[in-house]
Amino acid sequence: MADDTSRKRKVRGKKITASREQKDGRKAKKQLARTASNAGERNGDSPLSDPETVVPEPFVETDAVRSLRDRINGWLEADQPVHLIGPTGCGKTALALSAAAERGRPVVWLNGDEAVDTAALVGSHAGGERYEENDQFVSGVSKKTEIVRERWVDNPLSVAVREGATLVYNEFSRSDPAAHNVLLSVFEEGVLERPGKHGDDRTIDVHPEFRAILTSNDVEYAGVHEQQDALLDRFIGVHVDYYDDETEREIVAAHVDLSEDEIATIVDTTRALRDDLEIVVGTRAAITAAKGLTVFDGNTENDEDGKFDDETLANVFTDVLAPKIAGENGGDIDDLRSQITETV
Ligand SMILES: Nc1ncnc2c1ncn2[C@@H]1O[C@H](COP(=O)(O)OP(=O)(O)OP(=O)(O)O)[C@@H](O)[C@H]1O
Repeated sequence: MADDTSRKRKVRGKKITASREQKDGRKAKKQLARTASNAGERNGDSPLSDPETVVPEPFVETDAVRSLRDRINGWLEADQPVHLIGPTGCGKTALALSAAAERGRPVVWLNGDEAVDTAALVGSHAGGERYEENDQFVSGVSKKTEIVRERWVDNPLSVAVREGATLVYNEFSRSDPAAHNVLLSVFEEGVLERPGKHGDDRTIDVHPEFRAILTSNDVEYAGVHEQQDALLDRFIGVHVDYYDDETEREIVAAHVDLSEDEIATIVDTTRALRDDLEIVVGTRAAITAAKGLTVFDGNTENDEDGKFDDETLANVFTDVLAPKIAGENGGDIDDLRSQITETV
């Protein structure tokens, strides 16, 4: 019988553990990212998650959100992988997870980065596995033989195609395009080949319920790694942008405890800055600014008309957006502050 270590399996991902109790979607996302970077560190985990546990909390559903999600799920139903492309912080990840959950199949999460190679997708050998065979064929004679066998560990793509899961591959375009060669035969021929694995089970037949949703930042998509055309050709591309102001207000309101007027001021400012500034001002920036304003606007609680002091508003947005400027010289931040003050 296999000894104890042989039963432990190492996998690159682990379960998505975001729970309903988590107040902030960002927390869930961070946790998901950690999940992927925990590659191979944990034993006995499967990267499969229950669909009910993957949607970040809070998650707001407006007509705009539902319509996009229906579009994604429609294409998945038509057995087409979907590539969500859009600016930073517009809600791609939350949307992808919500669409994945909607399918009701297990979800496998994968985070793209430079370190993702073919082995990280499909699996690899993970050292030897020791067996002891007790041969008592001849009565009264006991012969023990130790056998060492190479242990193979499947990674998220292998698990997802075998189990018919929905693969959510976040920041897909950050990974090296060469790692994605294995995806071609998955989508084209319904077969996953596991290079490095020998014998009959070198390939896995893709489960009929396997689907994939990929997300990419629109700037990185064009700029970081050019993914091969043959692969991109097989995806449906859904370009997403920032939501309408009503939806953005509802999203921000779901994350912080502020009045309707205050939320409206924050979202209006965010949208004006989005138009005026050259840097990306996402919905995440609006949520972060709202969180800051609950602390820095001293009058928030007694403020009858729900107006923030302009200077506080400008300061908070400057801090929120400051990481986006290179900051090569002090002038950049001053420029940013004065542009924001002007808009406010
Ligand atoms: N429908 C929604 N309901 C509630 N919060 C949402 C919703 N959509 C997005 N958010 C929030 O907006 C922020 C940005 O969303 P998300 O992380 O999904 O964007 P993204 O486009 O994937 O960003 P990035 O490109 O940086 O990965 C997060 O804090 C997320 O919780």
